[in-house]
Amino acid sequence: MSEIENGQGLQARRAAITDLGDALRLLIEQATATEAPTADLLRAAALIRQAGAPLGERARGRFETASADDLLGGVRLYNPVTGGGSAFAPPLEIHRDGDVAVGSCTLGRAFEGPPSFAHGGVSAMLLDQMLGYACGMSGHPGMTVQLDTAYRQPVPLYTPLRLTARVAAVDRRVITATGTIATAEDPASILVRATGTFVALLPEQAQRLFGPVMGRGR
Ligand SMILES: CCCCCCCCCCCCCC(=O)SCCNC(=O)CCNC(=O)[C@H](O)C(C)(C)COP(=O)(O)OP(=O)(O)OC[C@H]1O[C@@H](n2cnc3c(N)ncnc32)[C@H](O)[C@@H]1OP(=O)(O)O
Repeated sequence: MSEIENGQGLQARRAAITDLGDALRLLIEQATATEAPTADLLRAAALIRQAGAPLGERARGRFETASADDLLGGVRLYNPVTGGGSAFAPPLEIHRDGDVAVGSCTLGRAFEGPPSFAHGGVSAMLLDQMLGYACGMSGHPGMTVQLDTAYRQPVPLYTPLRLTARVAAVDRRVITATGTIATAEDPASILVRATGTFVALLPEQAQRLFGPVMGRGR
């Protein structure tokens, strides 16, 4: 294969993917916040199409994992919530603190719902990831089958956020996890709360859903 067969190449590629992700996130922020003249928008669109064309020349198919990812090791550079390579991801950073998963991120203009606040679907997306992480962290990974969110106060843009999640109960294959979003400055004031139900897959379910990917995965 390729330039990433040795570990050094892999690290360099992961760094480059994150660098490209940073550039794309900056571009999205600039593009969603801009009030530049219309001619500048058209010029930028042409330049961006030109810059992106070489990336499209070698693209992977639906069931092929990214060569820089490590699915079983939990490296997902294009995860839309946490992936450093994803233009779409805030990205949310998550770490473990005892039995609690703690996340942090700041949402820019692209995540806006009500003016100057985050879209409700974005809060649900962040919490789904947090709860899923807490399940995996506790040794009970599963897929989301239900996610209930209570929006208590709007989530402000351009404000460092603190998210938490923990597993509340495990009943055979069914895991219940809870989570919150607050600002980092005032973590006691909960803006959004979520309770999620996750189900541990049976081997045949995992095979049905992910067989085509794992067959070729790294
Ligand atoms: C450090 C560690 C890090 C880890 C990092 C990881 C990060 C990852 C973060 C990722 C985060 C993102 C995560 C994502 O975004 S996951 C993506 C979003 N989720 C999906 O696409 C899942 C779609 N659903 C399915 O495919 C099926 O439902 C599956 C295959 C999951 C289960 O198949 P099925 O539906 O046929 O179920 P079953 O017959 O096997 O039954 C199993 C059990 O489940 C109970 N049940 C079912 N539905 C519900 C419900 N609504 N409330 C309560 N319970 C429910 C059911 O009663 C039974 O219980 P029991 O009778 O056994 O007691």
